[in-house]
Amino acid sequence: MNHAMTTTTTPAEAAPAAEAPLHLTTEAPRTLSFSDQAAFWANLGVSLIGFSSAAVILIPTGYSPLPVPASLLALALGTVVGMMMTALAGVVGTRTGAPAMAVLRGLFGTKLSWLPSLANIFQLIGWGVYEITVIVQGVDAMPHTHGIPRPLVVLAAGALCTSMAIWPLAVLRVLRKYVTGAVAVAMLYFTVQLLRNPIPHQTGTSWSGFFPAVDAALALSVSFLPMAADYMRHARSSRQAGGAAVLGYSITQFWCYAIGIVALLQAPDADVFHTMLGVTAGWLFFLVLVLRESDQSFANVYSTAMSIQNLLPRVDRRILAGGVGALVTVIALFVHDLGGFANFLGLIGSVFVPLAAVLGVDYFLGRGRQGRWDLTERSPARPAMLLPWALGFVVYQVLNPGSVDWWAHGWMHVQDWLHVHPGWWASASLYSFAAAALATGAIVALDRRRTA
Ligand SMILES: O=c1cc[nH]c(=O)[nH]1
Repeated sequence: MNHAMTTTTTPAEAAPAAEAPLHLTTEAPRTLSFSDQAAFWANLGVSLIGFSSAAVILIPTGYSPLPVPASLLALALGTVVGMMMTALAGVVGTRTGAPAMAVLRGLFGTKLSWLPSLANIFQLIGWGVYEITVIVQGVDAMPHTHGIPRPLVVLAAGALCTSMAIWPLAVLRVLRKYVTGAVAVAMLYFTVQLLRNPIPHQTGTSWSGFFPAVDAALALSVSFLPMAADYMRHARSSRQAGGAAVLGYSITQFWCYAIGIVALLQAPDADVFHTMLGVTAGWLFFLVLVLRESDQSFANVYSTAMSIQNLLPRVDRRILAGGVGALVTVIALFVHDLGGFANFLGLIGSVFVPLAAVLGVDYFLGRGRQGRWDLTERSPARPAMLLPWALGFVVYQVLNPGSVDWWAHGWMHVQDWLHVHPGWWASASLYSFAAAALATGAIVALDRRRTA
């Protein structure tokens, strides 16, 4: 297999405090332990977004509320399966040593890998802006910081996440040593405080929205797919990297959304931040969660820089991260609206779920397994691999077109034309993954026959 993106440091030489290489052409140091990675993923799984958007799991758009056991089951299933897809893509980074978008050179060829890289740059800038806006909302909700001018908070959050993106591996070590414990204590505190109050009896529930809820939870886990390898390439073994990601992230995402679901049931009309801040000394533990939101912002900025490096391999990643951080901060100064989150999730799921399938099948069963993946700058185009990805996207959209009117109506015509009308059985994620995996399997089989 040709992994010749690399030229200098070898894993054996890397000092424990080594930083991520500055250029794409330098080999990644393998310094992250299981606990570094589990702590990082556990931090990504906790999010203020999780508390405030638990409704996408409890009351899937267009469906009746789920009974609590159904929503918890959907949450667990979607979280774990989505994270397994993310880990599958990340592990390819561990094995090849390449960041997430450079991995796609093996699948699509270098020039074609620019297509998902550009899409990823776009969506990660979106996430970066979103996360800064979430931090601003968190700060604004707290009594002691309410009233600080918004631009000041945006600039502080932007400066923090940009600085973190300059020293990514050092940040991961700091998260493990100092942040994860504090976050766990805060989560435990809110869990105990909320559960001291009764959970009201639900009425008008139904399981009909079970799979759309699975899709929503899965889409959140899988939203980290296009950045996983940026961190997992620094792991010492694939098993360790995959295990740390699935375990760390699944536990905390489940926990975080479960707290959000309880808060929503107890005060359906209240802002969940205010419910949390309403408990004794809630502001102190809430502050911990607001500060830790910066790790998601940092990951978005760093991974955007790494995606740009797939296009500009010789530009110092610190310059790229500085530019991306500044851009995200400036946009966040003007963006206030966080609406459309559920639809954004659907779009993300429909793009990345089939991509995980195509990548996994081709790497583990196809050309990757045969040692024929080429990650160099001259890696030839493989346009055929776009087909199973596109098929998976279509299957997802047919089964779960979201609720943006013009877009959903278009897909409803396709549903009529195909005589496919999604019911309770329709998990867009699982069918999309299966369709893309089977189609890739067919291409792999044809390729083998041709080259035999
Ligand atoms: O900030 C976030 C949150 C979810 N997924 C991302 O890629 N970024």
